[in-house]
Amino acid sequence: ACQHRLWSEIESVVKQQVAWARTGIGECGVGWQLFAEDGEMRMYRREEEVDGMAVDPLKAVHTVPGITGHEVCHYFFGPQYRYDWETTLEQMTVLETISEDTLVFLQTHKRIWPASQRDVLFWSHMRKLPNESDRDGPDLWTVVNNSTHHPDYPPNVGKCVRIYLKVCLLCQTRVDPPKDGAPLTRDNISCKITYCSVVNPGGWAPASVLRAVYKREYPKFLKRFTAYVVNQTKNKPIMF
Ligand SMILES: CCCc1ccc(-c2ccc(S(=O)(=O)CCO)cc2)cc1[C@H]1C[C@H]1c1ccccn1
Repeated sequence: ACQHRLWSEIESVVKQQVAWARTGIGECGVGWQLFAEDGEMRMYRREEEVDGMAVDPLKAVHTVPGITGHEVCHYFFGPQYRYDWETTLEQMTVLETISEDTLVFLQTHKRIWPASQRDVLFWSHMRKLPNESDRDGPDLWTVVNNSTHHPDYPPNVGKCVRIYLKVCLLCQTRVDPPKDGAPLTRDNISCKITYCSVVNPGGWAPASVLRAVYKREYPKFLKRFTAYVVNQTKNKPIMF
């Protein structure tokens, strides 16, 4: 869908988000703090406010054995799976199918007391990226979610406050072939996942409440989502 109205925005946002996701936390600048750790998962955030609202950028890195980047992006992107792993989701609608790898979603998330309920409208694009560092290594896969507008769903009309987000899930598959030339199994693969997000809560919500929500919800989300992918793929052929 190269001629689609969103195509040029998608191209530039995907390039920008992938470059950001590839930047190691050490080169992301000052002020990043590790706020959650669980096994291989490390979650960092930086406290930032826009118009007095907390819009803390988040960057998480995780390594999960037994799955590929294509599989992680497939289950993250696919609307048919989202209610299975997105615990804060109340309602999800696909407003537009721009192409098989580009959808427009409208989602309402469960209300988090005392903040008012939120909704979010975003395009979601999945893409395979050439592995620049290792030409004959497996490709990278990414899903980028970016807030957008839709004429039929203007913000802040109903009960929900519209939030604005930019999310990038960047996945790099690692293959450690078995010594004896045996066929590849899920024991020989793992996936390095980088999840970046910036969420503007849209309307006023106490920074302390938002930060408590993010601190609780983000680690839960990444753990639950990756466990879901492991469980969905364990008895299926490997999707590279
Ligand atoms: C006041 C802010 C409320 C709020 C708005 C939005 C989101 C949110 C939306 C989308 C995405 S995603 O990565 O694009 C996956 C598709 O759903 C992640 C997070 C989360 C929260 C809050 C509910 C909390 C939360 C935080 C982190 C993960 C899940 N839920």
